[in-house]
Amino acid sequence: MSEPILEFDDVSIKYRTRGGGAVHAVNEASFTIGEHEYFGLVGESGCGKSTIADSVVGGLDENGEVTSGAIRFKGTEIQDYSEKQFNKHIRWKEIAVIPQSSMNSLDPVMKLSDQAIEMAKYHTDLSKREAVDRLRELFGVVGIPESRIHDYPHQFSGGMQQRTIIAFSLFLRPSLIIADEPTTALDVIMQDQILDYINALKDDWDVSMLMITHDISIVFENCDTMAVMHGGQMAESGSVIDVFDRPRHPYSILLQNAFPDIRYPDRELAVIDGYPPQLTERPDYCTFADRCPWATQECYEGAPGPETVDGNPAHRAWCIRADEMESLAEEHLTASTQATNILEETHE
Ligand SMILES: Nc1ncnc2c1ncn2[C@@H]1O[C@H](COP(=O)(O)OP(=O)(O)OP(=O)(O)O)[C@@H](O)[C@H]1O
Repeated sequence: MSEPILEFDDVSIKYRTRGGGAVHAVNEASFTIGEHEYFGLVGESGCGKSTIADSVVGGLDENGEVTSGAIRFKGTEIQDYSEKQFNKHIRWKEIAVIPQSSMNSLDPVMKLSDQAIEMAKYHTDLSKREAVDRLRELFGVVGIPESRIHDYPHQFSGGMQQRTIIAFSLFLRPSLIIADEPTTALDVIMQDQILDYINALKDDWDVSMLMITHDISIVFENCDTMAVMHGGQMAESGSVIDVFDRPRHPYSILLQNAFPDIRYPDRELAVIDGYPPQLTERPDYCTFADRCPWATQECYEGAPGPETVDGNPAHRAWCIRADEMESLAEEHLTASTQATNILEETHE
């Protein structure tokens, strides 16, 4: 693997709630994103994806905190950074965020060229002219006519606003971009277009991507590596091909019928019967156990650690029965031949 850009090392994050309680949103999560790597994080609603994204840029809600583990960016631990340190060293400059809706990051009553000047003033020693020139160049990257740099955000359609955000995300030449459900608010045609622009950055910009989505086909089509999460815990991580072709966590296996298929491009994660537990206590058990057909008593007796799959250290499943899964879930796994074929077709 290339040099790590972002490492999550056994990270737990909780939110304090009124009355002294807590939500243990992320528990002992580990994954690594390498240089130039596009990494997809998928999982059902509420499993902790946005909490992970927020923690990387110091954007956790006031009541949230990283309680254990280390978040390393280019080898430096950042989990205890203050707001000021995140602003000075990390946000935009090193890690830029493409949010769900551009309205969260563009000032609707300020010309885009002025917003570029502001950004440059705060983070760089570029002159006003250089800042505007840089925005002009970046508008070219995302296919917006340069003449529009003096417009206000409200003069743009939703898709153009999202492209503008991509342009701004590149403004300070960050090493990592976090795209948190970047296309959810857009119609299908716009979604494809935005993903094409995000994908094109791979070739021309020296950038890694953390793409957060509930839509597994987006990961399939755009990412190199991925992790699946459920109920605040990791389920499985590895290359996209490994996780799709040789899933070894029961949750990934049961999601097989939701594997992306070029014939059904909009298909989302399958709904699996039952509900994830309320994480008001730190879970010292597998949070998928209640919904898992292969759960045993042991699954309730400790949170699962990562198991290496087929001797490949880059492919891990957080399941105590991972090495038995191929035979236990044989009937579900036979369908994976189809997934392999589809993967080959689309990656040709
Ligand atoms: N400020 C907060 N205070 C208390 N609980 C919170 C807070 N923010 C998030 N949570 C809880 O933390 C858990 C993880 O939420 P998070 O938003 O990270 O999940 P997610 O996977 O991104 O979900 P979605 O796809 O719906 O955005 C959920 O149970 C959520 O209700």
